[in-house]
Amino acid sequence: MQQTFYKYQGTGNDFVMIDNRQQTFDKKDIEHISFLCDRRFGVGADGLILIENHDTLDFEMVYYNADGSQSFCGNGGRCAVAFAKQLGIIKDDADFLAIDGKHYASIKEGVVKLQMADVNTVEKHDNHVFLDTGSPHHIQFEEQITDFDIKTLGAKIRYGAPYNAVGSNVNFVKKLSDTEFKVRTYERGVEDETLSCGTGVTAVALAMHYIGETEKNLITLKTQGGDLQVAFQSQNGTFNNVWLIGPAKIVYQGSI
Ligand SMILES: N[C@@H](CCC[C@H](N)C(=O)O)C(=O)O
Repeated sequence: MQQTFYKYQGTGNDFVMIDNRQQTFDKKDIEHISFLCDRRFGVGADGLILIENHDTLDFEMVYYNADGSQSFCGNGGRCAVAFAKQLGIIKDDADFLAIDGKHYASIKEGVVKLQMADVNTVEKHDNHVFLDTGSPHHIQFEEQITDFDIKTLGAKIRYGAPYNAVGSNVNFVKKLSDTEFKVRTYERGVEDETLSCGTGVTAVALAMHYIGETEKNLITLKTQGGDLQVAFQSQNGTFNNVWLIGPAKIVYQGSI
C-alpha cells in the first residue's frame, strides 16, 4: 500500500512526516521506519514523525530517530506544529502531547515558538555540562568549532562512560558574544552530526546561563542549518518558561 508522506525541515534538521490520524502506520515495524529515513534507499531524513489524534489536546506527536529509537525532538516538534497547521488541525496556536509531556506552541509566518519542558537539574562537571531538555545533552566547549572531526569525537563521548549504551547527544559550543553561541551537535539515533538540534540548542542556552557564560535570557544559537533562539526564565539554577523559536518549512510531499 502506498503511503503519503511530507518532508519538513527546521534549520536543516529534516523529517518524514506522516498523518496517522487513521492509525494506518505500523509503529512496530522499526525496520520500515529506518528504511524511510535512509538517505540512499529510502526518502532520507534525521527522523520520522507521526501526527495522531489526542482526546483532549490538538494532536499527539510520535517521534522516531532515523534508527527507530525514540526521544523528544525540539525541531521535530516545531515541524509537527507547521504540519498540523497544513493539515488544518490547528490555526495559529497548538497544544500537543509528546514523549516528554504536554507542549504549547504558536506559529506565525512560518516561525514556530515551542514551549519546552522545565529544567530543574543541570550537572556541571570539570569539562562539560549535562542536562535533559526532553532528550539528554552533553555540552562542551570547542574552540576549533568549524574544523574538527565531530563524528569521531561525538561518537566517542556518546558511547563512552557515563552514557554507554543509553547514550547522549553531544553538543560542541563556541561563545561568540553574550547573546550568541555557535553550536554543532552529534545526535544519538542518527549517529552523526545533524545540521541542527532543537533540544540541543535549548540545552546549550540553559547551560551557558547556568555556568555564568551569559546573564541574558534570550540567546541566539547559530547552527550549521541556521539560527534558532531560546528564551527562558531562571531561578536558583532551575529554568522555566523555556521557548525554542525558529523556522519550520515544508520541502515536498510524495508517496512511497
Ligand atoms: N533533533 C532533535 C533531537 C532528537 C532526539 C535525539 N536524537 C535523541 O535520541 O536524544 C531535536 O531537534 O531536539
